[in-house]
Amino acid sequence: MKLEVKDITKSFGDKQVLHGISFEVQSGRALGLLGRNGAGKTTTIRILMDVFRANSGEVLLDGEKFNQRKHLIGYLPEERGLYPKKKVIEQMVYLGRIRGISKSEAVANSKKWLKRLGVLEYENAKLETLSKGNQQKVQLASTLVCDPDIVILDEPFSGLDPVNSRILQDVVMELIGQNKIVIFSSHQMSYVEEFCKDIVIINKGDVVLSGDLDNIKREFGKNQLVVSAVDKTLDDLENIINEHMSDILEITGRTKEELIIKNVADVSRKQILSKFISENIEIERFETYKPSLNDIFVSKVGDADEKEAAE
Ligand SMILES: Nc1ncnc2c1ncn2[C@@H]1O[C@H](COP(=O)(O)OP(=O)(O)OP(=O)(O)O)[C@@H](O)[C@H]1O
Repeated sequence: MKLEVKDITKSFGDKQVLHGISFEVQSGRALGLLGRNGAGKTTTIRILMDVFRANSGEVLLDGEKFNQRKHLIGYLPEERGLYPKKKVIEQMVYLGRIRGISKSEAVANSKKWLKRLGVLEYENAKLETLSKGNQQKVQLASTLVCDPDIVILDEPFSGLDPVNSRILQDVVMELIGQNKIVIFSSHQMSYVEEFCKDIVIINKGDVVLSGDLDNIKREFGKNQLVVSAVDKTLDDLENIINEHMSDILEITGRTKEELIIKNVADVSRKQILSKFISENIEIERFETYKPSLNDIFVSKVGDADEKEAAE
């Protein structure tokens, strides 16, 4: 299956918040939907879910107009929507029923997912009596109660400790392995890197980057190296490069322990190394720059002044 979002625009009053968003999600390849606060992720998801109507553009499933009522969709919204005073199993069965599965199937699925997420013992408890993390797991179990083909998870890891995060990671991997369409929105880049083959980064209502994450990383790291010296601070190394090597190298950033440099003259690595040696620099690290998703995200959507403030 392929879900396509095509040129979606959306305004609230005279404020346009989506300026023509396009991306696609393939089943079995989770998509990470990323962006800073207020970028337009939730609005995009709500349009996908038919909670909001777009001003223009369309959503297609396998080339046909996507009819949300004809498909089983599991949506874990950012603002969790269960009733605090109701018993866990009662509301899960209710949710399963309104999504079209039989009562017996809803009971069996509820128990299956509560067990899988380690919260079956609370099936008859009122939701509000559970800890925050356990409530979160019940929310996720409720999202999956109808065994959906399309799963949309908005910040699913918030409030979970590392052990519970691991359980949830296994569940997400399982859903992807079952060839479901999975859209995963999170500010926690390490999880996105773990699950998502594709990403889309939205900034102020526009897509600023999308595609296969491995390719994006390769492209982003192209012609870039990380370097450090045994006997020089990063500031010293930066000065030497700027003063004596700027014809071939440009400094593009730094990590905690290395400078990130770009080979701007397309010279060989051997030539770069010789240049360092001729400048009397004893190299400690000299290797291909492998950007993290976090590096890519900050470079795409971090404002220059904020980046400076963070340094
Ligand atoms: N119902 C609404 N009425 C008016 N403005 C809205 C409405 N919903 C969202 N917006 C505005 O649309 C913009 C995008 O919001 P949205 O919730 O989609 O961002 P987001 O990327 O999900 O952010 P976050 O990461 O903080 O959840 C924001 O400026 C927000 O104030």
